[in-house]
Parts: sequence; structure tokens; C-alpha cells
Amino acid sequence: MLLGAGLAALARLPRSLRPASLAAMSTGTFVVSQPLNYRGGARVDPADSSGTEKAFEPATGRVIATFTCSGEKEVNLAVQDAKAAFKIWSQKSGMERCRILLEAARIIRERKDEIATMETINNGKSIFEARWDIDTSWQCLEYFAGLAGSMAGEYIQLPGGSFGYTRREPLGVCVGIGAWNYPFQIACWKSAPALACGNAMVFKPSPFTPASVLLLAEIYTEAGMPPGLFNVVQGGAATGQLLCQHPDVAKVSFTGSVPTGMKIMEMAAKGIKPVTLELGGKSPLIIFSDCDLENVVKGAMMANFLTQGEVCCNGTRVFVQREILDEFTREVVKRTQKIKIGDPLLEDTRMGPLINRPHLERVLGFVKLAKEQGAKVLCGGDIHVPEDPKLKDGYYMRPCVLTNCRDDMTCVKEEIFGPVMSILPFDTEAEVLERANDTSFGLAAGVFTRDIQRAHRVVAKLQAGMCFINNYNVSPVELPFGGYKKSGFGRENGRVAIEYYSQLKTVCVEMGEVESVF
Ligand SMILES: NC(=O)c1ccc[n+]([C@@H]2O[C@H](COP(=O)([O-])OP(=O)(O)OC[C@H]3O[C@@H](n4cnc5c(N)ncnc54)[C@H](O)[C@@H]3O)[C@@H](O)[C@H]2O)c1
Ligand SMILES: C[N+](C)(C)CCCC=O
Repeated sequence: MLLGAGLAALARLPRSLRPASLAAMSTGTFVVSQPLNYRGGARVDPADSSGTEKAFEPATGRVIATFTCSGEKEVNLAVQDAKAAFKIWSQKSGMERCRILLEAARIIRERKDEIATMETINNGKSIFEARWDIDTSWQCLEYFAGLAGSMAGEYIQLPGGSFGYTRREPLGVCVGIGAWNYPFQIACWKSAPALACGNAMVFKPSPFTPASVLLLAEIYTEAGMPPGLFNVVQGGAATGQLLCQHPDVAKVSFTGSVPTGMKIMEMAAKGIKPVTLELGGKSPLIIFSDCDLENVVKGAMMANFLTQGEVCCNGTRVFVQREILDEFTREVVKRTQKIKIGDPLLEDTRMGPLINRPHLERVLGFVKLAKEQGAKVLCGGDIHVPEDPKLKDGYYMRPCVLTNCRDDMTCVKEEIFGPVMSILPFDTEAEVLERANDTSFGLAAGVFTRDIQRAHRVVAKLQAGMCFINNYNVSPVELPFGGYKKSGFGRENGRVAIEYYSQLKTVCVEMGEVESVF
């Protein structure tokens, strides 16, 4: 259990007696207990160090953990443990793996509030949203548990009674490297398909959010996975590099920024390792004048302000057809100003703090530059200081809506990864499509219209891996998720994810004599 001082004893109680522990996980008091690595089915102190990192509680600015980053020795040990567990796990039938993943999903569901609370304390997102993330996490485990039981190859009839068949086999030890915006969800979206296919995993969370993945590791062990099947190493770039370069690692699945994605790909190329890259974006949201305005305003808020705007697929370039520009802008600003900002553990808070001070300053810097380049701030874009004195050192800002934007402005071209919406008017379908696609990113896109033909015609031309019609940022685990262009490749979720965590073996069986040219 990853609980603060005084909570460890509670953690040893049967779960039915534990809800009181949640009361102790409150803003301003919680401390993450050590150690934060997980190997061989238990938490361990790393065998060596490549430095230390501090994790913060964004709501208060407090340090909640100082931890050791893993060095080469520890990474080797984690990979060795994963290799040993792989030998056992890969021999299990799909149904056996299915049962254990289902049990893990059940435990996550049962401990949803505790995991969501941990996520909120370490990431800053509202508890309301964190619960959604945990829902998409256990749903992902359930989904891939279902696929584990039905994974199969093909039988192919050949002349003369000979035949061939294919086997879908695991890759071996997979590495997962996560970003800080969806720490628990990212760990589940990577580990569930990997483990369902029979692989083992070593996971490295972002050093900003080291905490919640430990809960996942413990749940996997409790559900019956062999020790070493899912391991956690903590650290930053240096630890990540050791993992990517390790000769016994078969695959790297990465979620993070484009520049880091390039480095991961270079390292993987040296070992001819397959990679999945879930990278950044600057996605367009296209709003035609025939839309349902009430839904479109809700959709635009969902597209921009979840998790303080720190969402890879956010539709931050909001293209609005000129006829409804004023009405849309008025309504979206009104709703944005009403977003309740503050202590993310309070039930009615809808926007918490950003992840850390440097990131907050970076986002505010984008707003400042936008103003210098001619944009108009209609609301927000400045620091918010909550009334509660314990929150005074937190990293809060007011969500921002920008108008007078042009396609060549920095706020319209670059990923801000904060609560900043840029509104851009347009006139025609052809024009907006060209402008929407004029970016090196291609993660997501959205279209709002009541014209069904136009909706499908437009998404067919959008250069983005995840397109939404009349909604935004919903994430059913049954649907594949991933990018085009510099937003990456490979897919998470959906049936297709299996292909990124397995390899196909073809077996050719001769039933007659060998026909030889010699
Ligand atoms: N497409 C998606 O599904 C998705 C989801 C969430 C976040 N993101 C993207 O992630 C970015 C924000 O996350 P971030 O700031 O944590 O990204 P980041 O690239 O800075 O770091 C991501 C992870 O990579 C590790 N890392 C950094 N340098 C490394 C190196 N040289 N070798 C190996 N590992 C290294 C980090 O420690 C961290 O765990 C945004 O661009 C966002 O769009 C994408
Ligand atoms: C769950 N969402 C909102 C679709 C986000 C997926 C991960 C992107 O950062």
C-alpha cells in the first residue's frame, strides 16, 4: 500500500474496514511512504542511484516524496525479474491470464476512491475527474482480459493436405514510459494489453507523478500475477534511457512529448525494437454554424479544460464558423468564468492546480506572448490564489479564452498543455479543413454539425488519429487511440492494440514428400 504516515497500519486491515484511510488522504497532510520501486512482487529500495527527485503536491506546493532514481544495476534487476516472470506468464493460457486481469480490474473498482485520491494529490486534477480516469483504467483491464481469452491464430489449407497456421506470440519484456497527466490510466493502458498478450513489463512513471502506479503494481500481485511480471522503476531521462537501451527489452511503449519521442525512437532503432509513441498534439475543433450550441459549448469546454488543459488530445484550436462566432464566444467565456478552481479534493472543484511551478510559468508565458502577438484575452490567463491559506503555494491559474487569434501565432501553433483555448473564425468547409490540417501534429480532431454528410466528409479529410463527431475527449476503451504525423504511431486501446504487443509466427507443415531442386 502506498499510504502516508499512520495509514500503513490501516492498510493492513481488511479492505472492508479501510474507508477511514481516505479521510487521512487530505490536501496538505499526505506523505507518500517509501520505497517507490517495485520488483519481484514487492516494493524495494533501488539497488543503485542515478540521482534523486522530488514529487510535489501541486495543490499546496508541498514535497510529498523525495526518491532515488534507478541506475543501471536496478534497471538490470527489474528486467531480469521481468524475464523470469515472462517464462511463467507466457506459458499460461489466455483464459488463465484473463481471470487474473479481471480480478485486478475488480480490485481497482473496489479501491477506486483511494486510487483517485492518490492521483488527485500527486497530479492536481479534480477528484471528480480522477474517478473518471480510474474508471477508464479498470475498464481497460476488463477489455483486454476479454481479448486474452480469445486470442488465436489462423489455419491455412495448402495443396496436397499440407497446411500452415499462425500463432500470436508475446514479445517478451516490454518497457512502459509514462507522462504525468494521466499517471494511473497510462500505466493501465500500456500494461493491460501487454500482459494480456503474455508479456512482462517494466514501467517508469514520470518523476513528477511517481505514486499511483505503485498501487497498480500491488493490485496486480494481489490479483495473482507472478512476482516480477509488472515492475516499477523510478527516475527521469537517465533511467528511461537505460530501459530503452537494455538488450533484453523487446519493446518500448512511450507516452510523452515529441522531442522525447524522437530520442526514444533513435534508441529503439539501435536495437531494432518496435515502439509505440503516444505524443503531443495541437488538435483542431471545428464548429459549423448548424451545430447545437448548448452541446458545442459543453464540447469545447471538454476539449480544452480537462486536467487543467494538460491533455495531449485537447482541441485547443477552436475554429468557429463566423455566423455563430459572437454567440459561441459569449457563451464559452461565461461558462469558463464559472469553472470552480481550488482544492482538487473538494467534490465541487472542477479545476485544480497545474502540475508544477515551472509548467505554470511556461503556460502563463504562452498567454503573455499571445497578447504581444495581438490576441485578446477574454478571460483568465493569470494566476489564481485560492482563499484557503493552505493552498497559497499551489500552482493555480484561471482558464483562459483567447480571440483575435491568427494561424501563425505561437498560441495557435504550439502545444501549450494548459487551460488556454484559442478561438479562430472561419467561413467555408474547404478553408477550415486546410487550416485544421496545417500542423505537424495529428493526434485528434473534432467536428460539431447537425449535417451528417458533412460530419463524415470532414473527418475523412482530417489528418488525425482520433476524430470526434459532436463530442470531444470521451475515451471508450473499445476504441483505438493514437496519432498521425508527429503525434506518433501505434495504438492504445481497441482490439488493434494487441498487434502492438505481440508478434505473429507462421508455421508451414508439409504432409507429403520434400520436393527438392537438388
Ligand atoms: N498521445 C498521448 O496519448 C499522450 C498522453 C499524455 C501525454 N502526452 C504528451 O506528453 C507530454 C507531456 O508529458 P511529459 O512532460 O511527461 O513528457 P516528457 O517527454 O518530458 O516525458 C515523458 C516521459 O519520458 C521520460 N523521459 C524523458 N526523457 C527521456 C529520455 N531521453 N529517454 C527515455 N525517457 C525519457 C520522462 O521521465 C517521462 O517519464 C505532452 O507533449 C503530451 O501531449 C501524450
Ligand atoms: C482520457 N483522455 C481525455 C482522452 C485523454 C487521454 C490521454 C491524453 O493525454
